[in-house]
Amino acid sequence: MTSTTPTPRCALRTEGLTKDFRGFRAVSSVDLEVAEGTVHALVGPNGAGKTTLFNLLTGFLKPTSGRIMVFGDDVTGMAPERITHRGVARSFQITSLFENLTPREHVEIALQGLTNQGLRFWRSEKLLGRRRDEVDRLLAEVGLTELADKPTGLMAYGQKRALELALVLAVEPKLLLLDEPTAGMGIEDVDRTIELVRRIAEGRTVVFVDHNMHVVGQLADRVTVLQQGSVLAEGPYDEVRADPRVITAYLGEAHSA
Ligand SMILES: Nc1ncnc2c1ncn2[C@@H]1O[C@H](COP(=O)(O)OP(=O)(O)OP(=O)(O)O)[C@@H](O)[C@H]1O
Repeated sequence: MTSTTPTPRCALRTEGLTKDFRGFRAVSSVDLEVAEGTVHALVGPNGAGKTTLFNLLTGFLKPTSGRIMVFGDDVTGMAPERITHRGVARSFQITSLFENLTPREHVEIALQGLTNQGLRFWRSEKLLGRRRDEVDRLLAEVGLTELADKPTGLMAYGQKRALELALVLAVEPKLLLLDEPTAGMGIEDVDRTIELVRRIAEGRTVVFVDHNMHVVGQLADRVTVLQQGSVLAEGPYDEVRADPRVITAYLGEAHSA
């Protein structure tokens, strides 16, 4: 049997990825495959190993064993900055913004950090103009144009999370790792964030962790369910949520309240 459909490139692939903390196996032989241009959700009960997996993928933790491939290149054991240079960026669960700075200033600082031009006073007007355009583009992408020059401390929680996404996008990631993008949000912010993630996923690959199954169902092309560090199930959302093992391990628990 022959097929003419080209196989999509793998943006991310792990093989037997394992992480032990002093004898405790937090991530256990995880084989993950995320096709380029797709949105992939990682779900699982508390302590399943999702954050540890993100830390391994971004170089914040070194694996005990196994391999990590990003766009076909082996990045296993690389430092976080080197992985970032390969187009991988990550958002965190916890907000880490400066209340007195404006969204524009946050994005300017993020862009300056990238180019190491921060303290040079002789930058040309042309460069500064290009930088201003880039800041405007990033703020527009996350819907913060109107709030660009207001102190961040005055913004609503959902708007702060949107600004964090702009900071992640500043590194021009090809692969975006989002750690609980809707954590702590009310329903309106959740729906707005779903739209935002959908928009920024265009032309990029997104892997996200979220406990909210509505968000997972709306966004994810495929879902991986982790339990006690291992992959329990993997597939399209409807398939995974109907899997009796998943219902018992996770969805049952989440929906039993
Ligand atoms: N630095 C560490 N040292 C020892 N154990 C750790 C460390 N980091 C995580 N663990 C353990 O590894 C397991 C997986 O934790 P992890 O934070 O990755 O889970 P998670 O799926 O992200 O959970 P949550 O949904 O609560 O964020 C947990 O049992 C946790 O206690």
